[in-house]
Amino acid sequence: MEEYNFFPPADTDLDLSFTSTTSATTDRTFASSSARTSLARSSLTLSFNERLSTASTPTGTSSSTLFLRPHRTSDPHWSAIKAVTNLSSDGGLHLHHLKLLRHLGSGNLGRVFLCRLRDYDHANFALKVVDKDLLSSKKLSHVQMEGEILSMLDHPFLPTLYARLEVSHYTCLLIDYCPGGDLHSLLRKQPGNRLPVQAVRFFAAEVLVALEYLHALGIVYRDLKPENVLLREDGHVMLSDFDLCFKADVVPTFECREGPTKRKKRTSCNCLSGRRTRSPEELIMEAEFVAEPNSAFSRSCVGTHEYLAPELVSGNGHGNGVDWWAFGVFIYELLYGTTPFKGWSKESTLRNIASSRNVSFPVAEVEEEGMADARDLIEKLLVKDPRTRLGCARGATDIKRQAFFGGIKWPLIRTYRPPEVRGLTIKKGRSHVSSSHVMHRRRRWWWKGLDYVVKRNSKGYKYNLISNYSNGNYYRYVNSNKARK
Ligand SMILES: Nc1ncnc2c1ncn2[C@@H]1O[C@H](COP(=O)(O)OP(=O)(O)OP(=O)(O)O)[C@@H](O)[C@H]1O
Repeated sequence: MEEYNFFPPADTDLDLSFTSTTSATTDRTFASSSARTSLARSSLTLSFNERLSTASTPTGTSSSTLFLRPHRTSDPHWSAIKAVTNLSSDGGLHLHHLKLLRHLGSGNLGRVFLCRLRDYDHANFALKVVDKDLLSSKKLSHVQMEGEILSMLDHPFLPTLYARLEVSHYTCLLIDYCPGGDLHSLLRKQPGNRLPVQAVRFFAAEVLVALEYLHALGIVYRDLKPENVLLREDGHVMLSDFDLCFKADVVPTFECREGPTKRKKRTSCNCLSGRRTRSPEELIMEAEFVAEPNSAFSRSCVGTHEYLAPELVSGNGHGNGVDWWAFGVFIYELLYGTTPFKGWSKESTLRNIASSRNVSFPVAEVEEEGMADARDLIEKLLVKDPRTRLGCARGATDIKRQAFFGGIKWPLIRTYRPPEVRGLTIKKGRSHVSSSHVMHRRRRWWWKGLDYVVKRNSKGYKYNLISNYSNGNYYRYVNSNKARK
């Protein structure tokens, strides 16, 4: 429960000074040794005003500690930050540049606020504020880990760390704001607390791509659950909460796998020698990029009990496989509204996970299309032995190939339209609408031209990529793909 002594109206330009009591937001996450003991109503006073932030920012962010990201340089958030820091006397971003609007929530480590840059009303951010004086050394190491991981990320489904501010005994992380809430809340708004298969496929695919990226960096996430999947303004996902991650080495490899065997011969175009015929052997093996931290190893038992993998429960050490197990639980929860090994108590849940009992599914009289594929994927992910669990050896590469994700054009996933589900409002900011609208129109003309050329040059070929990309619509894509089967 939050109690504010003072909280200014959201749209005023006042400095914010308030006292709040933090409390646990959910009982799902725990660290093995310290089960949220310090969370019980720890009183915290923050004074975010000119005086404090300028007088006590010896380590305040300077321009060199802003986390510039190549993919985001044209993002309006960056433009706003650059404009502010250009005017700043020392070229840095300080707390007095930020206007706190409201409290978004509290977690294990600190509290999160919605904020804006003063004079830049279109750029909203989330500010995670951690009071280091209130944390144990173990939790401080989690804060450290979260900052470190965030500073490595540059991906559309992961938060961008715009700045890290060290002010007095506070660490403040400025990241993307997600106005859509989290997937857990969205799930609770659905009939039966479950999402339609198409929506699950969309969210699971985006989470998979985010996990793939984390694993390629050697990061094992360890806290996948719907609560940590936030929804951006455009309806796409953003994984949050990186304090339980651990880092390991990853050695990217090109691995060979069997390619299409049906086509015995195919004519391909070689720039130097013109047309040539590929031999059947060439078609059989395909090189695939795999970057999975499959030698990662940790002994610390962290996570959310319903999402813990058996090897985590047994405490004998675990690796990257815990994320793929959690991914199976995640898909199950989105489809069935509950987790697969949930018992009457935390202990019985953990016993169910550790037992030899395999995952079972509720029986439905009428089954939605795609449920059989979903069950097949879940069964392969919820294999108790990590050595034979899907994803553990070759990561997302193997998971993407499962029938449940059939038809998804992975490189285009960012352009898919999010599902229309109850409670998911997709806001379009003015700047976003205008620029994307223009881009969309330009792209449509471009694709139409290309579509015409391809149609002329290849008889009987299906043009689904082009026609569906121009729509940017995942559902149209999936449906036309089904029609082809
Ligand atoms: N970028 C964001 N945009 C919008 N809301 C956010 C953002 N980051 C966090 N929140 C909300 O703020 C609350 C606290 O988040 P925080 O990450 O500190 O803790 P948490 O998710 O509860 O996890 P934990 O306690 O395991 O650290 C959550 O309810 C979350 O939904």
